[in-house]
This record gives sequence, C-alpha cells and structure tokens, in this order.
Amino acid sequence: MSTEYDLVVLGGGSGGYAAALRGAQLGFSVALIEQDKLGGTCLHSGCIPTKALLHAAEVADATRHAATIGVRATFEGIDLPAVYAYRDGVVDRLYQGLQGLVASRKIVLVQGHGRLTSPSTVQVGDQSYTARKAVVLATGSMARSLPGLAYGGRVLSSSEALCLPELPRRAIVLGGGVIGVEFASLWHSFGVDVTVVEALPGLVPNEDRACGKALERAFRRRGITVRTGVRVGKVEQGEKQVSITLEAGESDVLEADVLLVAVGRGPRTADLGYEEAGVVLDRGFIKVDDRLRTAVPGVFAVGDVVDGLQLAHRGFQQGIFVAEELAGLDPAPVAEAHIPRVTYCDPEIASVGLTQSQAEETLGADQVECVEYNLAGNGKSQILGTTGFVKLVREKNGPVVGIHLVGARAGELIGEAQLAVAWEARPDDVTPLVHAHPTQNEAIGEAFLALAGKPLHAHG
Ligand SMILES: NC(=O)c1ccc[n+]([C@@H]2O[C@H](COP(=O)([O-])OP(=O)(O)OC[C@H]3O[C@@H](n4cnc5c(N)ncnc54)[C@H](O)[C@@H]3O)[C@@H](O)[C@H]2O)c1
Repeated sequence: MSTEYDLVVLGGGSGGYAAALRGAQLGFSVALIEQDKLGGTCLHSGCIPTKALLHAAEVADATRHAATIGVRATFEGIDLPAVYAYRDGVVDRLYQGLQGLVASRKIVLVQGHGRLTSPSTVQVGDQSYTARKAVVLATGSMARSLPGLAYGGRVLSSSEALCLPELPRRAIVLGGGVIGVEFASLWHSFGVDVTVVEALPGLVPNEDRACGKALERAFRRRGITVRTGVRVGKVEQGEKQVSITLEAGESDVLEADVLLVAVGRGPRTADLGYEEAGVVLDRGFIKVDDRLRTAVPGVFAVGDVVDGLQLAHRGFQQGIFVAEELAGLDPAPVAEAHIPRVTYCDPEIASVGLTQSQAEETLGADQVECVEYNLAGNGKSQILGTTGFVKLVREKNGPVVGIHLVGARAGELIGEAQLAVAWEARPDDVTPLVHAHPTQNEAIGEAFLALAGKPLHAHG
C-alpha cells in the first residue's frame, strides 16, 4: 500500500520533528516515521534526562555545602529511584507536550522502522510513504566504541549509564569529551569514585585550551581523578569488576565496577537504503551542500547524520531550514560557526565561535588578541561561590570571533555571547550596553570593558 504526503521525514528526533512541525505549520502534509519514541536521543536518553540528573547533582552539592553559607542541612545521600522518578517526570511531560504538538499540526506519526527504497519513498513494513516534495533523512547517531571493545555487562554507553539500577562504587570514564565530563561530574556528586581517562593532552579538547585546563583543575579539587594523554590497552571484564590497562609510559591498570565509554557518536546511516538510493556518505555521514541537499534531488538530511556539531539545537535549526526552503522562503543557511556549545558539568563550560588556537590558525597568531575576565571580580559569582572566567578572542582591531565561559550556570550566559560573535561585535558595540547588576551576565560586559582597555572591576 502506498500513501502520499508532501514531506516524508525519517527519524523523529530533534532534526526530524523540527522539520515536520515547521513543515506542517507551512501547510505541508507530513508523515513522520519513528521506530522508537518521538523526541529521539535528546529527549529520551541524552540532553534532557542527563541534565535532570546533573540538576540533582547540583542540589546534592548545594546541600553538602549549605553550612558554608549558614544554612543548616544534612546531606543524607542519593535516593536513586526517586531521582529517576523526577527525571522521568520531566521527560514524560516534555514527551506528552511534543506528542500533542505533532497531533495538533495533523502530522501523521508512523511507528516503525523505515527504509529509503527510492529517492521519494520510505518503506515501513509493507506500507510505503511517498513524498511529493521531499524526503528528509534524520536518523541521528549512536554511541561509538573502540575497536574490539563491545558494549555489554560492565562496559556501558551513556544510555545504559543513565539507567543503572544502583550507583557504582567506582567508575572509569573513557573519553574526556562532553559526555565523559558530564557523567564524571554527576557521578562524583552522587558519591561515586570516578577516574576520567582521555587520550588527548587535556579534557574537552574541542574547547578552548583555557576551558579544559580550568575544568581539570576544578575536577581535581573536587576529587575526580583525571588521566590525560594516555592510551588504553586491554579491557577485561570480570564477575565483580572491569579493568583497563593504560599505556602511559609504563602501563598501569585501573579497576572499577563499570566502564563508561564516551569516545564519540557516529551517524546512524547503515542498512537504511541510503546509498542504494544514490545518497553519498562520507565516513558514514550523509554528504550535503550548504542547503542540506543530499546527492539525490528531493532528499535532504538534518541533525547528527550530517557531519558537524552533534547538538540538538543544530538539528532544530536545520529542520526548520529545510521546511522553509521547501516552502520557497529562501531561508539563510544554518550558520555552523555561530552555534553555541554548552557542557553541563560543574563548573559549566559554554562557548561560541573560534577558540584561541583556531583563531590563531585562521588569522595568524599576531592578529589575535585575547582577554580573560576572572569571575572573582563578579559580585553574583561570589554570591554563588563559583570560580571561572569569560575569555574573549578577537581579531586584532576587528570583531570578537570567539567567547568562552567557565563557571556555574555559564550556559545561561551564552545568549549574549552568541549575539556578539554572530553580529561581529567590537568592544565599542558592547561597552555602552548597561548590564544588570548583580548578574553573572555582567561578566561579559566587564570582559568587553577589559578588551577596550578600560576594565572596571579588574586590574589594568
Ligand atoms: N552538552 C552537550 O551539548 C552534549 C552532551 C552530551 C553529548 N553531546 C554530543 O554527543 C556527541 C558525543 O559525545 P562524546 O563525549 O562521546 O564525544 P566527544 O567527541 O565530545 O568526546 C570524545 C572524547 O573521547 C576521547 N577519546 C577517543 N578515543 C579515546 C581513547 N581510546 N581513549 C581515551 N579517550 C579517547 C576523544 O579525544 C574525545 O575527547 C558529541 O558530539 C557531543 O557534542 C553534547
């Protein structure tokens, strides 16, 4: 049986459902095909549930340290089932809201495993869905592992780590990227003895070096063991523990109850009929042009299947873009360079634009100017008891090209930073703006004052 729609979207995660919602808003008939749950990784096993756990971790730490600000409270431990109930409540409310949106826009949600069988058809079981205007591929990503290291037993991906029936006593986190440091941070706050093992010389190696260094210092202060610049040899699972052999000069062996492998996520593009239909892949990612067109006319791709930042908000924007493109609205392509990144560990890291070393590579080292404003001079940060900084990276005598923040709730400050970088702000554009006092956001204004050579709450 065949059914025709204007848009057929394969994958109901952030990218796919955004394309469907915007498409329906623009008057298209839409079939949205999802094999699991509408909302995908972000809603069910990524952004939302992990951030709920990280919020519980923040509350646990605040309770532990309450006496330092004169509040009597006793930290009595983590009630894991209750934490999970809180997390699941958040996810369920958002899931119901999303289902309601999809239904109210008359999107046909098809439950099942889809396969691209022609440039305009997706097959689900014995039913085929034909697109009059376009097929949008949005099948997302899945956890990678290391060669020869299979998930199972005590070797976990972030999905299993999210639902452990009980907290491990000791955990090894393999990979000091975003997922690795977020889990290390929350597990430590939940009382787990954590060791992070990262192959490159610093944590969060995709971020500005200053952020990685600050995070490493903060982690060590908190009692998280950090091993950087080390390679992993053997991994062995026993009945009661898992052990990994490090090859760091002389090899040493780490043992724990669980090993979380967080060494990146790969695109989910295999065995879906993509290449047979003529879609071109590159290292598994779908090749697209700047208007998200694949090699097959009428087939678009959005989200983690497209090489670049694997972030839900990038997927949302790409989904909106494709729907508007198909409606002939001539939308501006998604500006990859201005997509903000937030890592929700303690302290948080938030950034947008170029790191110092990327700017030096692009512009030449002598054409880059940086300032760092320390949160020690920021009243609200002192009230919250957080340390960190705002770092501005600027093209000499030109606009700011990158902003990097470290500190509690830094992610909530990234909006202004994003506008400054996207709008190519110079110090004179930002210094006349009055920033509310006392806020952490003020620190961005202070950093611009420092860049203009007239710092207020900093020496110079
Ligand atoms: N807050 C967020 O925005 C958020 C949260 C979770 C995940 N994500 C996204 O999910 C994706 C996957 O996250 P991730 O943390 O798995 O990937 P990642 O690419 O951020 O980090 C993987 C890390 O593993 C290290 N690594 C690779 N091989 C190793 C080895 N053999 N031994 C030790 N270390 C090794 C890498 O050097 C890197 O630092 C990322 O693209 C991320 O942006 C984002």
